[in-house]
Amino acid sequence: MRSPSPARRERPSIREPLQVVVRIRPLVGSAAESGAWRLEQRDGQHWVCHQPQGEKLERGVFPFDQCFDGKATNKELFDKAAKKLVQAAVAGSNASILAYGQTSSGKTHSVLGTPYEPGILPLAVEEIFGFRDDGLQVLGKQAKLSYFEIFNEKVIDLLAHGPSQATSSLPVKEDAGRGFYVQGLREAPVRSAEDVLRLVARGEERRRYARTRWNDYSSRSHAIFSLCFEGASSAWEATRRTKLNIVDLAGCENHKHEASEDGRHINRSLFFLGEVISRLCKDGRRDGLSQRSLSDTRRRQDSAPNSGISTPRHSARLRDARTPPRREKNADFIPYRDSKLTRVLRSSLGGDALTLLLVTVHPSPSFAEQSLTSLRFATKARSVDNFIPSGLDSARSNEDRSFSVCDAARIIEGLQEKLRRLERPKASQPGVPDAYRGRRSQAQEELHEELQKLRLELRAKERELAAKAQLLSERDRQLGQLKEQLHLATRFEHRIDLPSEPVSRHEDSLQVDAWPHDAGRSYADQEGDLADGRADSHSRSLSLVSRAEDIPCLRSSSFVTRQQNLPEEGSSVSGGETQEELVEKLVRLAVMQISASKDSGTVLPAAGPQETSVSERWSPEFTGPGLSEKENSCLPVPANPDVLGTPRSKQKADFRFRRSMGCPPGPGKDRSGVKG
Ligand SMILES: Nc1ncnc2c1ncn2[C@@H]1O[C@H](COP(=O)(O)OP(=O)(O)OP(=O)(O)O)[C@@H](O)[C@H]1O
Repeated sequence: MRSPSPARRERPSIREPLQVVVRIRPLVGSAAESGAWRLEQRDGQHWVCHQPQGEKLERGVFPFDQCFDGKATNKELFDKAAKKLVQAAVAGSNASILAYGQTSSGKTHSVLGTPYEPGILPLAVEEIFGFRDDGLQVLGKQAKLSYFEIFNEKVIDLLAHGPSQATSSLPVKEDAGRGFYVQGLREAPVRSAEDVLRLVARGEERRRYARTRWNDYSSRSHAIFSLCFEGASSAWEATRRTKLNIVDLAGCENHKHEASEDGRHINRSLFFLGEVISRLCKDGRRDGLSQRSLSDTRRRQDSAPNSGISTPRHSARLRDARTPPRREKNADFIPYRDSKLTRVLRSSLGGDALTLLLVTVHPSPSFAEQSLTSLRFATKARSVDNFIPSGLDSARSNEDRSFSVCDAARIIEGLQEKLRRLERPKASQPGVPDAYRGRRSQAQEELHEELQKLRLELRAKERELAAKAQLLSERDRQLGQLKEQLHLATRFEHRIDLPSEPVSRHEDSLQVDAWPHDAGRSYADQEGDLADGRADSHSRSLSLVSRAEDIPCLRSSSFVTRQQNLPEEGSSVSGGETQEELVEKLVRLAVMQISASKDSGTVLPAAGPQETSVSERWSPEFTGPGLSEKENSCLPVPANPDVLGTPRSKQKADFRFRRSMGCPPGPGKDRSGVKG
């Protein structure tokens, strides 16, 4: 007789209660000042709830499997509570991790985490694929990902192609083989952690979050992440699909009058979830047996001789459930059909999946009522049993066992590879991609815009700066030209007026006073100053230079610069002249140039690259009261070439003209010592 196909072979189940862990989020900011609720472990599985003031809460002892306080990290939570379910899912069981709690209590933080502290989902993906592109293939498995949300009682595919599919509601159907399933849901094949997290990030962008009074990023929908594994090479596994579900439930909002429409839908679906749990946990049974008869069964089995079963701690509870529960017959008693959430979670609640219920609690006293509701819900859920198909060994034929050896070999190979990768330096491992883009996208958008704005401002400032720098260099150039002009003009004047014999300080001052600029002070005053030593030679030099202002071509800011650049009193320039001597030369040359300009109608040439440089003009040759040959060559050439050879009568006329204008004697004056 032909044996039934492995797929159809009915396997016994083992009873597995829901694992319930509680996580209390930390309080931050001003909320921390008002104190926090605290859970203190009393014994193995009981926690005592303390109010912020420290006193115990009446009827505040709750049984949980584990409890995590505000200091616990996501990694710790994953390692201690969720990891074994993930491993079981890869090994061939259905597994579900549900995050339940009031709004802002840290469900999404625990499931998705942050880029700095990955949550259960990215850690599970990392665990499954082990940083290897072909991690699952090594185990002979393929994986498919679906990600959807239930928003206002509509099932929306978060991975759907195209905008119309992304918004249309999908129906939840039921058939005998698959149970409840979402029709038309996209199942994307994934080969690596990177694939999965990229798709999750895309789904997160579509998922609905909104700012509420309690949370800036409050989930407005229940999000269900589902990774389906299919055996590839084993005849037994080929017919078996197992699923890992990770569910981030929306937070209940107990402020009914403030709740929005989606808030009301959230509360409604959570109410039905509570109803299902309540029905499932009634007497801890849903298969027709009372709690008492279950205990009796246990006792009978425990005392039965030759039971032949080794006993891990919880196996006593599991052994009595070797008979498959009569689910179909009793399913009517459980109101799964009342909401889409309870339909899609059917296998996790009293079904065939290993289930972990993570209950998150906000420890602020202002959330006390909701916290207590959550803790009571957790207590109730803990007495719900699921029924897991029992281990492969008892279910398989000899033929299947040979596959089991192959499986074991593949698993070992996979684990060895994973070990090798972990032993390699961290730098060579690709980082876990950012799965939180959707959730944080709004904040990132704002930062991005801010950055763009700052960049534009920076560019405008750079342009402004460049324009100013250009203007400055143009001004520098003009200043240089004016300096050159001043330099040239003053030497020209010097050539005319310097006496052949050394000039006394007195004579010098007289000559100074001949300038109209000193109209405010009498000669006698100035002479007196000099005789009394009240005006030192340096201030006299400055006074001389200031006369240059009276020369129109020198009346510019370059004059000031010139003054500032004057050498210190008594110091000599490169040619060995004192500053005083140089200043005298400057002024005289300027006057001489003016008179030459008047005579010839020429204008002073602008300093240019073809002209003698300033340093050249202050050369050691320029030591005497007269001008050197070189100096002569630097003087501007008058338009009339006969100007230096002017007849005596013309020179006299010039001389008279200068006198009448109050200028020092012109080039025709013989005592200048300059040859005409
Ligand atoms: N364990 C924790 N450590 C640090 N911060 C936390 C923790 N739990 C929650 N938070 C912070 O609290 C805020 C609310 O958390 P989260 O959004 O996860 O709450 P939620 O329960 O998902 O709320 P909702 O149901 O409204 O979506 C977030 O800013 C989150 O970063």
